[in-house]
Amino acid sequence: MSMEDYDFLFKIVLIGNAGVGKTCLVRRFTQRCFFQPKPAPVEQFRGSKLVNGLSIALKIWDTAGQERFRSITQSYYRSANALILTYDITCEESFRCLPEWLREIEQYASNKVITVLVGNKIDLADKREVSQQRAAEFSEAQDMYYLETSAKESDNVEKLFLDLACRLISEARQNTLVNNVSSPLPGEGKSISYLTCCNFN
Ligand SMILES: Nc1nc2c(ncn2[C@@H]2O[C@H](COP(=O)(O)OP(=O)(O)OP(=O)(O)O)[C@@H](O)[C@H]2O)c(=O)[nH]1
Repeated sequence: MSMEDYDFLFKIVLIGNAGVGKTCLVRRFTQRCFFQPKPAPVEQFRGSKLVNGLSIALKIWDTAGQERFRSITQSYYRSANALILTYDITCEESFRCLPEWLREIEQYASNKVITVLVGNKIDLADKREVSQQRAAEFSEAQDMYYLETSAKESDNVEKLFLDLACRLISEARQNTLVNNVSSPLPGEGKSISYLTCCNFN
């Protein structure tokens, strides 16, 4: 299945503080590996997937969390169908910054965007600073889907992207998604191709 031959095209952007593991989450999902990434303001990954019998093209933008890149990364919010807002469960500061990220989303993203809250690095359980309950309460108050992951151990990473794809399909069918098919975003990416099926609960 090529990128040109799809039933739906979805654009997903990862945001969150520097060092929370955004790049590692994307690499784990797209390349099934975990390694020390090199810093870049924005990196694009493209690929296609079969989800519940539908061919889904995904464009995933991994943005840098550092303050100095913010003006570049903000331009990627506008046409995103979904935002993966990531924090590090071992870093209280990355959780405390979430309201700041939500303000950015409100300012720069479409009001139809789907936002998922992700607490990454659950393999470091003994260093946990943000409890699951606190994060669940926060996500519920903000009406966000919430999941904890480990890019290192591959826990819930596939589930994160596939659940999101299923949710995007459902919203697209109801015509409530950001219509971004023709929106011009910069950046050539790495092409990937993979095939999996999923069910969204
Ligand atoms: N133990 C553990 N370490 C992780 C995990 N995910 C990422 N890391 C480590 O956290 C550090 C930062 O990971 P990145 O993926 O570069 O984080 P980022 O959010 O993309 O950072 P910026 O690009 O600076 O915004 C790296 O040293 C990773 O190896 C994880 O699930 N578990």
